[in-house]
Amino acid sequence: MNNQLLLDNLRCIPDWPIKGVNFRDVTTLFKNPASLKEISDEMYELYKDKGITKIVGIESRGFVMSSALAIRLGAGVVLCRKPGKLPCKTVQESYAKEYGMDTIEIHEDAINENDVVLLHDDLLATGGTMKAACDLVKKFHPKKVYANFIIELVNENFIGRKIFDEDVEVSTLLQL
Ligand SMILES: O=P(O)(O)OC[C@H]1O[C@H](OP(=O)(O)OP(=O)(O)O)[C@H](O)[C@@H]1O
Ligand SMILES: Nc1ncnc2[nH]cnc12
Repeated sequence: MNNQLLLDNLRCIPDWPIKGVNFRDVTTLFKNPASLKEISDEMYELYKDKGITKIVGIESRGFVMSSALAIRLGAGVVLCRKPGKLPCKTVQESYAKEYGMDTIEIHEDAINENDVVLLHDDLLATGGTMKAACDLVKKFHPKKVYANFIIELVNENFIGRKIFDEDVEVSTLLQL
């Protein structure tokens, strides 16, 4: 069941950034100390026993909780960024999203075969972004891959969760 504190603090903006998109704005969850702590606590409970060594945060809203959780878990943080932002050699993936195309990349030395990786983003819509990120991370042959979102869109004909390979364990805090 969805947490009422999180529901109460989430802002939705109709028709942004384009007509027809009901934009879920997690910045209002982040600015409120109680909802920020609730997200951190729920994520910690989900992943405290999984042996996570790296958290891959998806640009840009995925960066926020990735760092907070990594500190609690004793894991490192890896930035998964839009093209041209990372200074060293990268590996890339391109993908289709709810509104347009995009590419993401990770430094080529960011993950190794001993890592247990948790990918995190604020929201799952079509799943295109996170599927591309999972495919990217799998190129590094980590021991295990988890994916987590604060919000999963399920009520606007989104089937994002079905896009992932079966070996990727997916969890979400809110289903809307
Ligand atoms: O499941 P999908 O259909 O792929 O959509 C989800 C992605 O879209 C949003 O990011 P956006 O591309 O707006 O980038 P931003 O976080 O840098 O603003 C969101 O933060 C996810 O990363
Ligand atoms: N509806 C939505 N709200 C917030 N971020 C999104 N990314 C893709 N779709 C989105």
